[in-house]
Amino acid sequence: MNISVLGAGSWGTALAMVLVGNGHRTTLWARRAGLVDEIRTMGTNHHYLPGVRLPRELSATDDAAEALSGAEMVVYVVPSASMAEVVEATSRWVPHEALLVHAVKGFDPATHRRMSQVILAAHPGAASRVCALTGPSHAEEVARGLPTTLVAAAYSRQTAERVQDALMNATLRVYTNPDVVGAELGGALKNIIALGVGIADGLGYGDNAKAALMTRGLAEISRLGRAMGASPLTFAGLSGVGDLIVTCTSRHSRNFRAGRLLGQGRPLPEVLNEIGMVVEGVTATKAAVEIAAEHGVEMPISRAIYQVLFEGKQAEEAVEDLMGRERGRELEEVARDLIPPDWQRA
Ligand SMILES: NC(=O)C1=CN([C@@H]2O[C@H](COP(=O)(O)OP(=O)(O)OC[C@H]3O[C@@H](n4cnc5c(N)ncnc54)[C@H](O)[C@@H]3O)[C@@H](O)[C@H]2O)C=CC1
Ligand SMILES: O=C(CO)COP(=O)(O)O
Repeated sequence: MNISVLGAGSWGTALAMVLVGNGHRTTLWARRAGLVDEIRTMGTNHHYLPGVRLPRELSATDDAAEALSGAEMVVYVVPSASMAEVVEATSRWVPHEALLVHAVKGFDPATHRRMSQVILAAHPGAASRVCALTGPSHAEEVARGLPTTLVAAAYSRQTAERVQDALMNATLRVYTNPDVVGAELGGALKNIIALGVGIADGLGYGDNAKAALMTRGLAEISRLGRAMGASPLTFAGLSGVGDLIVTCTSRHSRNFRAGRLLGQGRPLPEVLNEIGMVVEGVTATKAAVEIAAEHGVEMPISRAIYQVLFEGKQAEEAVEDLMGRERGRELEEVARDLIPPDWQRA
């Protein structure tokens, strides 16, 4: 297959390596000519994937028209805040029948659109060719061929299976899923919880607090997901709890690391500068709080992280507030019919 990967950060580069390794003619588009030079002459992408050697067969260009010429599959891998700009700026060069895959975890900050919706806004009528590629997958490990699983979520089974075929190999196992909304929400919202788990770590809290944040975080992700039409079961899968686990526990996670620095008392601009790559949870927190309000859904953990990030609230105080909330009922909020009659409230 001819494949064009748009975005040469850590994940775009790692995915391009997989596609080349699977025998596809793959072109990686980078915005900066300097990075294209480095990839062509040195065979590295030092800033985003230090210590990794790129395959010789990988083509790189800073010319989007050239990258997209003859593409049968386009893979968008830029930060969510840049997606609308990149999708719109490149749309005229995208061949008519190309599959439109994205591997981006976030929302458009201005419109709150999910990433497949951003693609469809520039490519109306292409819903059957759109696919969200998501799941627990740090680029640093995929680039080294360590065993990984992904999810290809698409409205069309054929599209999901074509993406699955393009990526599957001995160390990368791809599952299909028809629930595009759930898969996209799981990927975007877990970054917020990873920030929270990082903050807890930076504050010196223990493993109990982290487990609580992950579990109750998944509960609020699922609550919003259901209100937005996702299947609750998707959140129990790789793009839900799977990605939540890896992002909240991996040393590679930019969101977890950013959270830890925040928990240690460092200001947000300094933290983002130190990480030096996209920290999607920051923009996702803002979007999620606004989307939750639009749907009338409670997301107390995301709201607390919002207050720490954007309203100057001390992290300890945010934790005290979370612990002091009204008493909760774990099962009742998920399914009332699981509750014995003598537990039911009037
Ligand atoms: N790094 C990882 O392990 C994984 C990342 N992702 C997702 O992939 C998406 C991209 O993340 P990374 O590659 O990790 O980010 P990164 O920070 O490593 O790289 C982002 C790349 O996008 C480029 N970029 C930014 N704005 C652009 C624009 N307007 N036009 C063209 N290029 C632009 C940057 O120059 C950089 O090369 C994010 O949504 C992230 O959540 C998903 C799974 C794994
Ligand atoms: O989505 C990811 C892993 O699946 C990457 O997470 P970070 O952006 O926190 O590094």
